[in-house]
Order: sequence, then C-alpha cells, then structure tokens
Amino acid sequence: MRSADQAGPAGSAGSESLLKPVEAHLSDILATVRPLAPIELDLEQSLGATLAEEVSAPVPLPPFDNSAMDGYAVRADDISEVPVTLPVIDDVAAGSDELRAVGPGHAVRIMTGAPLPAGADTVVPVEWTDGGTVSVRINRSAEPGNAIRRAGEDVQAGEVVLKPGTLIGAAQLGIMAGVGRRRVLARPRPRVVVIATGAELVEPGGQLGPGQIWDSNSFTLTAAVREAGGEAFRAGAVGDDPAVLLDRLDTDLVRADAIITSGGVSMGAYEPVKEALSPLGTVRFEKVAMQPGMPQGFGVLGDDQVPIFALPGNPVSSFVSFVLFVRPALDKMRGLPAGMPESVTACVTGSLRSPAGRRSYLRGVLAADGTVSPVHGQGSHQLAALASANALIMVPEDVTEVPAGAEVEVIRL
Ligand SMILES: Nc1nc2c(c(=O)[nH]1)N[C@H]1C(S)=C(S)[C@@H](COP(=O)(O)OP(=O)(O)OC[C@H]3O[C@@H](n4cnc5c(N)ncnc54)[C@H](O)[C@@H]3O)O[C@H]1N2
Ligand code: MOO
Repeated sequence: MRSADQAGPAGSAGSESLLKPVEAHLSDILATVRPLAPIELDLEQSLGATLAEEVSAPVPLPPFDNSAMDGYAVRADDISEVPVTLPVIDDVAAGSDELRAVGPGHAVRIMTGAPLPAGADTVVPVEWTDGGTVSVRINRSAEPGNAIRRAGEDVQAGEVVLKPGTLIGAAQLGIMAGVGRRRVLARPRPRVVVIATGAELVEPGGQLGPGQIWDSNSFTLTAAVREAGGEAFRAGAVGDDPAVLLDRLDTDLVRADAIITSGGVSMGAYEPVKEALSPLGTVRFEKVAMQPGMPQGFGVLGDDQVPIFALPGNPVSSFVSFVLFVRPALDKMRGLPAGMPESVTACVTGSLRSPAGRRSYLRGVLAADGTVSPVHGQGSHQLAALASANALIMVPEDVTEVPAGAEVEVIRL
C-alpha cells in the first residue's frame, strides 16, 4: 500500500528528505569507475577475465576427418549385405599418424578420435560386430559417413570463435585452448582489497573478550568479490584509529583496483573510515534512501584514482550494499554490462513493512512456484537470517506496507 504522504524516493519528512535515491548513488559510482585496461594473460590465468580481442581458429576443428566411435573403418559398399566377414589390416588409435589405406574388402580397427584412413567412407561401431582383431564379422550395414566427424565441422580455419567482451568461463577457456591459444588479451579480474574496521572485531578462531564479536564482514565481502568475478584480498580488521586505517590503505593501494571497507561510516563518536577519508575530499559520505544500507561512502583514492566503497558495518547492510553498488561497479571494471541488479516478480507469502522514504531490501526465500517468503529476522544485524535467504524483496520508497499475496520485485542472491 502506498503511504499518502510520500511522493517519491526522497519524499519523507525531516532529515530523511535529504536521502539520495538508490539509482542516483549507483549512477555516480558507475560514472566514476572505468573498465580495467586489457593485459596479456596466460590462458590458465584467464578464467573470469573479459576478452579484449577476437579469437579465431588458425586451422579447422577438427583438423582432420576422424572416427566418432570405437569400431571399424570400412567401405560402405563392402557391408551392404550382412553378415559379412572382412580381414582387419590395421589398428588405428587417436594420435596415429601412419595410416594404411582401406582397400576394397578390408577393415581397419579404429578408435574414437583416430584419423579416418584413406579409402574408408564409413565407421561401424564395435557393438555391431564380433569385435575381431584378425578378421571381423560385421552384423549391420552402415551408410557412408556413419560415425565420421568431418574436418572443420566445429570451426572453419579463420573463423572467429570468440568476440571481444566475452566473459571467459570454462567453455570459453576451452575453445581458446582448442584453437591453440596460450596467451590472450583480456581485462583481468579486478583486484579488490577488503578491510573491516571496528575495535570490537576479533578474527574468527580467536577468543571473544567482553564486548567483542567475530569479524564476519571481511569474510562475507571477500567471498562476495570472488563470486562477482573479482580477485579478493582480505586485509582483515583494523581497529577504530583513522591513522591506522590510512596506513593500511597506503599499503593496500598498490595492489588494488578497488577497495572495500566496512563499518565506521555512520554518526558515532568513533567512525574511522569517515574520519580518515572525509578530509581527503575525494570520498563522499551520504545517506541513501534504502534499508538496510543507508550510510554509504564512495570516492577515489591516490594518484590512480582507485575507487573505494565505504560500506556500513551492519553485516546485512554491507552485504546488500555490495549487491547493489559494488557488484555493478565490478561488472563495469570487467568491461561487462553494468546496472541495477535484475529482478523478477514474485507473490509474497507474508505481509511486509517498510520505512517511508526508503526502499527496503528484505530478505526472503524465492521458491520455484513463484512465491517469495520473507525470512524471520529482518534486522540489519541478523546475518543468520540473511544466510537462510536466497533473494532480496524490494519494497519501493513510497510503500510502507505490503499485504500477503501482493506482487513484489525480487533480486535473486
Ligand atoms: N545515530 C545514528 N546511528 C546510526 C545511524 C544513524 O543514521 N544515526 N545509522 C545506523 C545504520 S543504518 C547503520 S547501517 C550503522 C552503520 O554503522 P557503521 O558503518 O558506522 O558501522 P559500525 O558502527 O562500525 O558497526 C555497525 C554494527 O555492525 C557491526 N560490525 C561492524 N563491522 C563488523 C564486522 N566486520 N563483522 C561483523 N559485524 C560488524 C558492529 O559491531 C555494529 O554492531 O549505524 C547505525 N547507527
Ligand atoms: O540502514 Mo543501516 O544500513 O542497516 O540499518
């Protein structure tokens, strides 16, 4: 249901009216980040990179006519009447280079992938024979061309197999190897350094003292970077001292195409990220019209203008911020299409509440039947609830209540 007093994204009362729309924040980010420059990568390092050249085949694939099955290469005319027994004059395995031609009345035992000997025009699978090695009894005839893979059937010589802008996955990497490429020009996976801030943070595995919690954000965000195709370095947690953070950033900038911090961006007395970066004048701290994830910092650092995402510390807030802002930025850095995450329409099984003037991203479980069920525990600190969800349910800025059964837009996680 639309709230009567809300006109739009920033339409709520008081300080909430200064909130920046989600789309505006993303478009500021996308206007700042640049696709990474292409570099030469060894094929084995190219998974997840984005191709920056055309890849073509220097030779046809397959390069030669070969057998699709283990069996016997023969002349189709010789097996038009079956059963028939033929002498086996040779044995060819894949990789064989000395081939005897198949004369009339002859058979050659042949393996899958082996070159078709001259003279043969068909292959009889071993299952249609007695499997003989000196002579073979063939029980079924075969048409010319049976079980033969022709040269160039996959790719012609000179044919383009991959275009610039293609994301290199396993199959793409495979075809590059298949056409003999060892190095490839591609935009690499962005190197992203993840730093958590907070004096209360303890590395998982360590003992918790009073008032302490285990650092989960640096793990979540590092994993999220990897899932998003980046190369992530978890720099771990720094405390609440802005000078320590600046030192850390100084060290990390040299190896980073982007930096993510978590925590220290709201209104408290100890906000190291805000305190360290605000004076530089290149990072802005703003309130975005969303829940969770309202406090956001974004800007650039150093001579190379390395983008920095200063995400809020609440675990769900930092993750949702990643999905909405960092992932599209990484897409752009990779040379891929970048924008708001795609959504699908689903029918919500329970009622929802949302603050006026902020777009909610509530955690839910999207089912195959097109329904989405909100999970129990919608607080920004409720990481277990996030871990049980597979979708974010969006409630627009001017909607404060959604009844069960309503249609909602949902982002798959
Ligand atoms: N007076 C106000 N207080 C707060 C506001 C506000 O507008 N006015 N905004 C709230 C919102 S919304 C959020 S979100 C948080 C953001 O706070 P910070 O980014 O400054 O983050 P912290 O204060 O450092 O931490 C918040 C919360 O998250 C826990 N945390 C932090 N880092 C980690 C980590 N690496 N792993 C696990 N948990 C972490 C931290 O212990 C806090 O509980 O501010 C609100 N306050
Ligand atoms: O908006 Mo803060 O990011 O959760 O609670």
